[in-house]
Amino acid sequence: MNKTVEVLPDQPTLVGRALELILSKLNTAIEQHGRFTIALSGGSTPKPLYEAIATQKLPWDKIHIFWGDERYVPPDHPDSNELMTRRAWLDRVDIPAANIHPVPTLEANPELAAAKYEQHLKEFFNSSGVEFPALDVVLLGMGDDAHTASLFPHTEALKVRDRLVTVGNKDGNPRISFTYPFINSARSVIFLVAGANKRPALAQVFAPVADDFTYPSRLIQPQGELWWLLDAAAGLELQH
Ligand SMILES: O=C(O)[C@H](O)[C@@H](O)[C@H](O)[C@H](O)COP(=O)(O)O
Repeated sequence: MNKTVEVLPDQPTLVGRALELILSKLNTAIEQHGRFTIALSGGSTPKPLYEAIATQKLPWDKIHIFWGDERYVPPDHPDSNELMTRRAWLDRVDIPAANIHPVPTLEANPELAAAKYEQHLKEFFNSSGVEFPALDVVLLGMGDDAHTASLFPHTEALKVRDRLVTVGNKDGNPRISFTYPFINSARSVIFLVAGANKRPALAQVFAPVADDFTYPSRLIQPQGELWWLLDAAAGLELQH
């Protein structure tokens, strides 16, 4: 694993750096294999990044959008990560509808939604074997409890190693989430973390020893590149 930690002075520069990094990965992916696949996170931190990506002139027909996690709500629900992303980005660019791969949250139950999304991912990546398919980029946030995607502390989702997608749980509310082994199969994993409230969790995630099930972001150890992009408020104590 190739890990890079960058601390940017404030959120606008953090967003600018994240945009630069994602565009670099996008260009490399399209040069090397003709398309770019990215899984997005929800929450508030990435929204300005999505708005910035929407201003770029890109080969949208070669770009495929997935979500690393989603709340088990309809796509028009205010809590939907898909809705936030469409409003901030996807509705503003000429990306083919077929290139947007939302979590099927209208399925009858979260388990079925997770299974269907997994099946879709396997078909898209044409992977039927034991190998986990590799997205070019998985973009992640981190909660102040050190959760990432919808992998929350001390939940059953943290034990799932033989699936691409599972059901997460936040305070009794079901979520659909990539599993940590599937996240770890990505070519690049990029954490985007801002705010002083994330500092204690980051200290535990970066500690030489701490419990992975208490601080789930510790489980993200990709075979490929791991990038931590932090603003100074979050990353103050991690600056080398
Ligand atoms: O569905 C979600 O909410 C996200 O995927 C979640 O994992 C998010 O990234 C963190 O909770 C950080 O959220 P903020 O960026 O709002 O702090």
